[in-house]
Amino acid sequence: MTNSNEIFVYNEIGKLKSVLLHCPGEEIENIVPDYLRRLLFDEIAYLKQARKEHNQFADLLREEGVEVLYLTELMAEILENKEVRNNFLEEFMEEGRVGTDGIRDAIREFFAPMTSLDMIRKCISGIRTGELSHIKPKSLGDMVRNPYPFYLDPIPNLYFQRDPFASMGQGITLNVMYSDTRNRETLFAKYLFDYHPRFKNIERWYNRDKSHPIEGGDELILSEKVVAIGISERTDAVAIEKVAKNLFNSNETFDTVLAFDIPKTRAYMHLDTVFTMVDYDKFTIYPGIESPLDVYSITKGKEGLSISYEADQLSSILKKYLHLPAVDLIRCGNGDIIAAGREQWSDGSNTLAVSPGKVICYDRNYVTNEALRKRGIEVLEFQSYELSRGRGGPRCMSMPLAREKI
Ligand SMILES: NC(=O)NCCC[C@H](N)C(=O)O
Repeated sequence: MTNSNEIFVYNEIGKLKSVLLHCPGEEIENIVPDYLRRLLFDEIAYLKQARKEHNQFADLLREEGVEVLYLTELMAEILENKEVRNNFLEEFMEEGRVGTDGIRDAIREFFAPMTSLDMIRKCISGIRTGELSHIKPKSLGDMVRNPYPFYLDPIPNLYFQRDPFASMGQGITLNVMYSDTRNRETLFAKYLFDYHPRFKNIERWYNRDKSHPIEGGDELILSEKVVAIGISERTDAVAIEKVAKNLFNSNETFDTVLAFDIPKTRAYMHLDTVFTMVDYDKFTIYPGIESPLDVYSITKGKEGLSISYEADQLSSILKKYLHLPAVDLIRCGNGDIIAAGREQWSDGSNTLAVSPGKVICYDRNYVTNEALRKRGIEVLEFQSYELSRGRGGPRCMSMPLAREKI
């Protein structure tokens, strides 16, 4: 059943076959101090080094036999169709809040001679006001002075491909993002799944027209039966219930959603910043979320969903639902309170498994990486000076499209 034309993800650790990435581009050079926090960055990143690191990441994946696809290339293929290209641009401007007729016309003209690939890259990088010189004023908004430096905002978080949509079984959740700055990212996913021949007819367990946010970093596929979803700063309980209902009413194998109620703070914005699966029975965890950690199990009830509070320790809950005799929780920073805080901040718990017991990690989190190795996990590392400034790690930067079943 592992047909490379489909979404096929039934676990977190099975041999990774195909993954979607976005290598950071000029959008990173449109992050300015005044808008840093709104753009969900903590610092200004150095693009050249960030791209070098991202290429190391992609090379590691290829060396593991993973097919690496780039969002920009898939989108460029879609935009070769003129009608789709026009519709995309209109929707993109609408959602990018380009409200005035004069600027809209100027943007249409600006993009007209561009190749599809250049156009999509520019949509991501944003348009500075200095780049459009011939705006014919057509409405009040075209005439008033506006010191804001962009006609179209950059989308600098797009290299965190984990979040705007998430593969689940043979379908996806097409997500609603918590923050305004990331919502246009889901428009790319919408076009990808509406128009790319490789992804036709993929089921959607959630859609971007909904009102409650859910982000892919909160969605973990623990087994072909069990999905874990974080109730977090970014993901609302209402969205989790909708995903659960849709999954249970489909032909999918999943029968349980475990909802992990994690602290609502920037440092732990998604479940995968504090908890990832690295082997059949091994997990990374940031000790700061362990107690108390409220976990709710959601299953199919006689009428609607059946929801229960799981009154046990996390390790017992995982043993019970994954049918394991024991589980090993490997603590970020090897459990040292200072190292754990420092390394979680730079995504020490955010591992990407390429096969059972083999993960990709940032090199800077050496205490956690050593702890993983001591527990028998093979750790592949790459540089992480700049990519980590966006507050996401290897799992956040990758969206698996297909994994082997385990
Ligand atoms: N799955 C993840 O944890 N993704 C990291 C997203 C980082 C990004 N700067 C954000 O705040 O959304």
